Amino acid sequence: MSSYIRAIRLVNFRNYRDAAVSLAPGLNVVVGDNAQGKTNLLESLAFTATGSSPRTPNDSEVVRWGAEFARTEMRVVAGGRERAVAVGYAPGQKKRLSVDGVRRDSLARYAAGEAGVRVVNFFPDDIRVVKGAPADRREFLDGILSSLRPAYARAAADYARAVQHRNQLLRRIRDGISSRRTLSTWDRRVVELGLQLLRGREAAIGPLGEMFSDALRALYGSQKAGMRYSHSVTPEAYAEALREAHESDIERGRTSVGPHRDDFTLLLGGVDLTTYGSQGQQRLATLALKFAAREYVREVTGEDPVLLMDDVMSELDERRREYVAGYFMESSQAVVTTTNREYFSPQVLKRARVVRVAGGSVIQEPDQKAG
Ligand SMILES: Nc1ncnc2c1ncn2[C@@H]1O[C@H](COP(=O)(O)OP(=O)(O)OP(=O)(O)O)[C@@H](O)[C@H]1O
Repeated sequence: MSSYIRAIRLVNFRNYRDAAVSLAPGLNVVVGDNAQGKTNLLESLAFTATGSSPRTPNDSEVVRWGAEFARTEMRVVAGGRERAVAVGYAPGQKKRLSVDGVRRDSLARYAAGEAGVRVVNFFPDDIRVVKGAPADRREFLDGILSSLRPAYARAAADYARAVQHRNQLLRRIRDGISSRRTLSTWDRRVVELGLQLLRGREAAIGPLGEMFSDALRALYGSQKAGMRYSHSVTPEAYAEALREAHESDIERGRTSVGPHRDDFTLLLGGVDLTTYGSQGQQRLATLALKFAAREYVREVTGEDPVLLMDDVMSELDERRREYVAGYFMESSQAVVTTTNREYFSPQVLKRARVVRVAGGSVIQEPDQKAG
């Protein structure tokens, strides 16, 4: 059986002072009115599993207002045994990650599975992956690859830094402060790291596109969907293109080719969903992308990641809600928030764990399922 989260404790996390939640394998439904802490609870599960919030790059936002630190503790069942993982954060200090009481120093390694469980999140705002800018799509792709390989996460971070350095140098050359002497050194560094990203993305895009197509067909209908990577430059032409771009890059003060300028297109029936998709199609495509991410993680690791799904039911019609509820029940573990428990049928609720959230407090409902 794949790993799952058995329980989490939140101390000074967002609007939770000190709360504990116990979760079951299969479907967990988090019910509550608006602004009670449902999304915060999902965020805390991702924060503890990966060491970072999927909602903000600024860790101090998760610390409860007026508190000096935030801490989350999670019990994960992985490979038949239980492990205790914890994340602690106090503004101004290094984040503390631990597994079974032992400190972990590498966030990239922690995020790529040291906690014993991987997660795939869906937040309503994720529609920007379909609708938004190329950077949103690159972040989605890089997020999946980083969760699978710490080496990819490190290459992505090093690449971003190398491009920043190169851009600084380009501006200094333009302003007559630096000579061109070191530009080729930075070109080599940028290409070496950029190729790692291109190769990682290229290997993923094929299978991910197939999975996206299958997921969208199940959610939307029979039209063929697809995913196409658009290069600003191919790996073969990369080094040469960067050299050729020297003059214009110096003029603009930024690096014009490389994986930080790439994108991927999402197609439905041959039409670009970013430009022409209806709101409903874009929403379903966002969900299909998340389902594809889950399949891909499962294929690569052999383990089903935990699905953390925020308010996914409210946008769906009844037929699709039924399909999605079935999908969650079949997964190793899904935690799904809703303001309205009636989005789930009584039969589904009978087989689910229901957790009620009100004002940063948690009320566990007794399980209805036998045993
Ligand atoms: N750092 C923080 N400290 C204290 N409270 C916070 C912090 N960050 C957010 N909150 C508050 O937590 C409350 C609950 O937020 P959350 O997003 O979890 O609501 P929700 O139950 O998902 O609601 P909705 O159904 O409206 O999406 C909000 O009122 C928000 O202002």
